Amino acid sequence: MSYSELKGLYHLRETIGSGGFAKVKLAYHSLTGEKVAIKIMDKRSLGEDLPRVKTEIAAMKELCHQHICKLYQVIETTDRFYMILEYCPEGELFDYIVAKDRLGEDEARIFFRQIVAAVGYIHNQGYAHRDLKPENLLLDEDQNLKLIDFGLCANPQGGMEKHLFTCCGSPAYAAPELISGKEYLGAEADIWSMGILLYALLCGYLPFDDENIPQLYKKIQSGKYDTPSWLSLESKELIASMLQVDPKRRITVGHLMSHPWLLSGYDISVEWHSKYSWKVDEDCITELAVHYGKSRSEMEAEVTLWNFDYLTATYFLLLEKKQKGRPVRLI
Ligand SMILES: CN(C)C[C@H]1CC[C@H](N2C(=O)N(C)Cc3cnc4ccc(-c5cc(Cl)c(O)c(Cl)c5)nc4c32)CC1
Repeated sequence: MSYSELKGLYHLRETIGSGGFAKVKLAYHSLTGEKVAIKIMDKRSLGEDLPRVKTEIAAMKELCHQHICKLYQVIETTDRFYMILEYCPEGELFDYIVAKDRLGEDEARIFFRQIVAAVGYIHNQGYAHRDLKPENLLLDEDQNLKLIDFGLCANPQGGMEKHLFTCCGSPAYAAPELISGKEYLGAEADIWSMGILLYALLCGYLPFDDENIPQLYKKIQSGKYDTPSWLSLESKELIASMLQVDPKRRITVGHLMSHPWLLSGYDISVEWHSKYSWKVDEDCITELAVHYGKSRSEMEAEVTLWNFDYLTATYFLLLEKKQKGRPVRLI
């Protein structure tokens, strides 16, 4: 494959994964040398999944947070979509849990605080993810979690109709109201999935599981699950507050942030605000202005268009370099 649209902008390397209708390749951003992940989708093979891609791109342009995989650039051609994304070298949280069998409460708490921060931010922005599961949480080089795959997310303000469950991912994380096809609130369904997630982190297996899907649905709708002996009383209470069959009795992400189990050892509630500000970084603007031979005010005006073009990618990757203590320099 030529991928000629990327020539000169990114140096393509090996395929690092594939997710359904997409191929994900490692690449280097040519102006900063920083690694990126490029999600490549062929329009012809997308078929009815095309709206999912547009949903994901639109959502990721709005969502800018330290625990959400950063979208740097979008390239659309007649045949393909390319999404240039933040690289997460340590792969999926799912594989991390499998490798360790299950996590201790302290380690699970570190991860769960990050998940609550990401979901709190998304809900505050008026979105719901609707496909929260360990396969959609990646680890960066500092073992921080990055949420991915916004193809099923809803933006209720955008008038997204009730989502038919059948086209979603794994049913094991789906809330009872989603399964029974009732009208539901995405935010409430996300809290249920987070309950399943926390259970999986602490136990290493799922609270509701069955090869037979109708059987699985019955178990989910019963809301009955076993709690192994190693779970502390507080973690059992927290999981129970999320795995409430009645969505109106379910804890909200706001209350999650100051739940005793999440506070233990921290004494500060979850810091969910984005560390990114839409105010541009002066050093990055200066370096860009020098490189492109423009005035700083011209450069700032162009960057703040946030076109998610090569300039947007270069700005964010320069900012990454600065935040990692590397020189704010373009090659
Ligand atoms: C099974 N899944 C639903 C897809 C799988 C695809 C490969 C990916 N990956 C890997 O599997 N590594 C082993 C390396 C890796 C490194 N950095 C990545 C950065 C971003 C993404 C990514 C992938 C998709 Cl499908 C997205 O929608 C978004 Cl927003 C982001 N995937 C990455 C990724 C993990 C997930």
